[in-house]
Amino acid sequence: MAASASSTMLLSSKSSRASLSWKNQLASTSAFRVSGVTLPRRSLRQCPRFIVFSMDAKPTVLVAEKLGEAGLKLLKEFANVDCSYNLSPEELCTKISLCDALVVRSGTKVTREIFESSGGRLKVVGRAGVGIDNVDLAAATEHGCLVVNAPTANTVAAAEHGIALLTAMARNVAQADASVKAGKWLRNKYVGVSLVGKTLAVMGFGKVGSEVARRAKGLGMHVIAHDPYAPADRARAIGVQLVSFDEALASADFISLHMPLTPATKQILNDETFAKMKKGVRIVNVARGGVIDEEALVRALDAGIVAQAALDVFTVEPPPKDSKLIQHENVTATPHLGASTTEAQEGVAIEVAEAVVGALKGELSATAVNAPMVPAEVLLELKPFVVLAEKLGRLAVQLVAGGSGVKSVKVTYGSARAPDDLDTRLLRAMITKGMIEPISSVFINLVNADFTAKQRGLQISEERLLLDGSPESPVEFIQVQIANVESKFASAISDSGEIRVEGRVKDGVPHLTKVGSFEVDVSLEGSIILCSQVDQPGMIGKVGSVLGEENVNVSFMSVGRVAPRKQAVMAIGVDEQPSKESLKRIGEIPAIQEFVYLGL
Ligand SMILES: NC(=O)c1ccc[n+]([C@@H]2O[C@H](COP(=O)([O-])OP(=O)(O)OC[C@H]3O[C@@H](n4cnc5c(N)ncnc54)[C@H](O)[C@@H]3O)[C@@H](O)[C@H]2O)c1
Ligand SMILES: O=C(O)[C@H](O)COP(=O)(O)O
Repeated sequence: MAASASSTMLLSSKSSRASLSWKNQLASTSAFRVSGVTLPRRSLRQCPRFIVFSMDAKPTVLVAEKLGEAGLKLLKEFANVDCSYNLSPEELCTKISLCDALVVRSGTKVTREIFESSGGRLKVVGRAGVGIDNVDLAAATEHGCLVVNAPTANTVAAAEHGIALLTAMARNVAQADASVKAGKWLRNKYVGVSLVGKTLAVMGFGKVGSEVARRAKGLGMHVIAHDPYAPADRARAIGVQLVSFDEALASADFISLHMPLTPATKQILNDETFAKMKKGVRIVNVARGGVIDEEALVRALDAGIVAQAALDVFTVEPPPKDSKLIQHENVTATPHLGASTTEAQEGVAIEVAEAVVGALKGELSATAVNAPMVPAEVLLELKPFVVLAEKLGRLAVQLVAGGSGVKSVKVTYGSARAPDDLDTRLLRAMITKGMIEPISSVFINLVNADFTAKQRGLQISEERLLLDGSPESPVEFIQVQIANVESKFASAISDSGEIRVEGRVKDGVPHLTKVGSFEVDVSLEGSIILCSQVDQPGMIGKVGSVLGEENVNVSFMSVGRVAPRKQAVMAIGVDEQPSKESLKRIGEIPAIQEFVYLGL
């Protein structure tokens, strides 16, 4: 998953070298030209992580899929540009060893083999669009190759395509067009349904989802949205009510999908969830094919639960010709056209070309997906705290009750270091990463963390608590607080009313040391179950035996309590994910008042 790929990158000391000014790092060597600096004439393969061009040569950019003219022009001003479309994987592997940068859309799989075949010469992969699921990020990082994308330029195009599919589906435009062209005139068969006054549920209220909502309001639809992480005031501002997942399913006449494909959203529409929908619901998908169980959709269409579906994206693209889904008469399909407008393609072409040229020049990019930015020595010292920061972010956001919307986060660093000696940018970026990546298609690193947080209306304030003692360790503890939200685990709310988690690094391992007002101590290595109960004998045994029966290994257990036999929180670290059944059984233990499972 991208999240882990980019954290690997951020932690890898080899890639961290790329974070230093390339000029400075390479100034002491000689014979190749590196951003105007002379380097030793040794094999290019020996220094794959730097921007290295032979003295007189321009870099070479391979454009493997059609790119807008304005983008090509920008690339050509700086580099030799080879536009070679429809290359086979073998041809791409052969060509890549002669290229410094590669530009693709979603149709080219940028695999590990490609990075291996590049022999270290490939420095930048530019994705002219949002999704980078076609790029092997871990391999890119391992090979010191920067990946940049174009995250905003096709938002409107995707939203417009969603609306085009919605209206075309409601009025059978595609089917009626095909029948007229086949010489038929079926006015009774293609009676449609009206949109005005109907309820549209927008699932995923991010960039594309909110643009779809805005347009659907203009069509006179009643728009609701489900997005556990969207701020309610942003929804309110365009007259959209945020609702729970089940409420969205139960009340929608139309459902439009706009969430990223993540482990949590994979096949989120399936037999079970189709059964919760209004009979005759109509579904639009311009997000990713994998969010729907396509076989279940065929069953729901056959059963009349789903009256129609309009799909731009598929689990496998292109889908097999004989796919029952594609052939279904109530399905309208387009070949992943969401971003395919002249304007969007010019926009993404410029966005990606600027990022690729900037990266080849050694500049930082706000759309870098895997760029490390911290000097190696700082990174080495901060390494365990970086892991702690990301995990605290991940834990904190999972404690937020759906629909609350996170707006304000306060991070407190307890440190004996003078403020000037502690650069918290990376820690803050990792907290942001931990909070946003699991719920979004955005990839966070030091370059884009603040930008992304701001774009999402997430305010992160930092406070440093100057502690007495030895400044040897850069940080004693990190505390993350989320204000003005409800929690799905009430005991995580501190006395002052915020969700609060706090952690420390012990022997190089990050630990969770506080939840709400309760002191706990559990290593942040696997996943965590938090239970609240009145302190009493036997609780550890009861929970432990449920987990033991399922062979789930408990790595850590700790109980934080107000006082003996008073309110307590039990934190249990587990190496494996317990089944839903085991979690249910834990929740049914009579003394347990509430519990939550937090994946790390
Ligand atoms: N068809 C196309 O050509 C095309 C074009 C652009 C984008 N896309 C796809 O559209 C999707 C949305 O793109 P975006 O730019 O709006 O991304 P975004 O990150 O701005 O928005 C995604 C939203 O989904 C929400 N979300 C995450 N998990 C959720 C869940 N379980 N339930 C409900 N909401 C959840 C997030 O909070 C976020 O607000 C992505 O999958 C992207 O790849 C497709
Ligand atoms: O992720 C994206 O940006 C869209 O799915 C568009 O993909 P495309 O560039 O292949 O059209």
